[in-house]
Amino acid sequence: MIKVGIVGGTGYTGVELLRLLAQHPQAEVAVITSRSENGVKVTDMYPNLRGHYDQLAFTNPDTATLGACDVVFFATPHGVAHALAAELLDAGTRVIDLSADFRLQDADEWAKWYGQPHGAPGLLPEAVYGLPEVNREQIKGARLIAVPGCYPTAAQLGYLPLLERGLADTSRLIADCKSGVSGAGRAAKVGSLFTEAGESMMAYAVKGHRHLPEISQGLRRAAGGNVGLTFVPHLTPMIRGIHATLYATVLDTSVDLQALYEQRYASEPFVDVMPAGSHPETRSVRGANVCRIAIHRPQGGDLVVVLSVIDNLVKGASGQALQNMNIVFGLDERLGLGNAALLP
Ligand SMILES: NC(=O)C1=CN([C@@H]2O[C@H](COP(=O)(O)OP(=O)(O)OC[C@H]3O[C@@H](n4cnc5c(N)ncnc54)[C@H](OP(=O)(O)O)[C@@H]3O)[C@@H](O)[C@H]2O)C=CC1
Ligand SMILES: CC(=O)N[C@@H](CCC(=O)OP(=O)(O)O)C(=O)O
Repeated sequence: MIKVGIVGGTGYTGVELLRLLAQHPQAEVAVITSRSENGVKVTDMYPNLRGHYDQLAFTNPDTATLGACDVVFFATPHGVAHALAAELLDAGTRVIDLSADFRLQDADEWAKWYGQPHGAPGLLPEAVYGLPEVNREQIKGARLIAVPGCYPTAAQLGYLPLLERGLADTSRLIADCKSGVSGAGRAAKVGSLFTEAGESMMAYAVKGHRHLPEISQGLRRAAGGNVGLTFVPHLTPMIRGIHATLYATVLDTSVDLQALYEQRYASEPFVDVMPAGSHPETRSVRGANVCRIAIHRPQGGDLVVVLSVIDNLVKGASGQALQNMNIVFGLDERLGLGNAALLP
């Protein structure tokens, strides 16, 4: 059994990891941390997990206890993994970080977007960006994984086939993305109140969102050169889900884009290219580690619209983190990620 530690077990992504790991046949959660709920039984806070974690209680983060685990997930705000990762890696523990601490390869760029100095630039060269559809070989056996962000997962999976084949005008890409409110985390914020977000929709961070450099980094790698990306996130009145509407101008209108996408993702267990003309709904991926994609050419011209949906807490965070764990340890990457796609 793989001994798992989770730092930040009371947050939305932490409890989602618990839900998924409860069904994993080769992993057991040994340590789960929370400073505010130290000593509280996990099932007292989350009765939905009764019968799975009855002996487990939250503890304060402690590197000695965490360092005895085979793998530690960080489901924490930015900066926490910077402070603790090196010590855990020295202890021989693998680190899978759900925060953005190791996603950007450039420490100065990270500092600019996150408003604080990068806390562990020395670890960046070995951090692997955990998007299995791109980096599966590097993830195998890696010690430090940076799990992609939620918007970046939906946007990159939607754009990659076009860009890898040089089929899009990369100077003008537009990602119009909508998120459910759980994307903002569990901490109390006025903007997340039901009375504020429950029956309203708004764009935010149009001037520049911290996921812009992350998406651009991935698209640059795919395209082999610079990209001009406009990314506009929106907050929508749903709990889970990301819906990305991705626009691009195609350079060769004779290419069968449906066939291209189907071939690109044919062997990917968690990417579903839907029939041409489909409109994927966020509810079709709720609770599932799946990205559903549909390709449109509205007037049959050179404008392509790609629709890409995920559950921000699953393929956008904890499910993708677990997929990475499976790959790191040489397991079938579908373990523990089985059946939620069949929810209505
Ligand atoms: N929500 C989402 O859809 C997604 C989130 N992410 C990222 O995953 C990470 C977690 O997100 P989310 O679950 O939403 O966050 P939450 O705010 O819901 O939870 C944060 C957790 O971290 C713990 N924590 C906070 N500060 C510290 C600290 N200094 N040291 C140790 N533990 C701490 C909290 O518990 P306590 O304070 O009790 O210790 C809590 O359990 C973030 O970096 C987020 O950006 C990534 C993709 C999607
Ligand atoms: C709706 C909402 O507020 N979403 C968050 C992004 C989700 C997230 O947690 O960001 P990471 O994936 O980088 O960790 C935001 O815009 O800041």
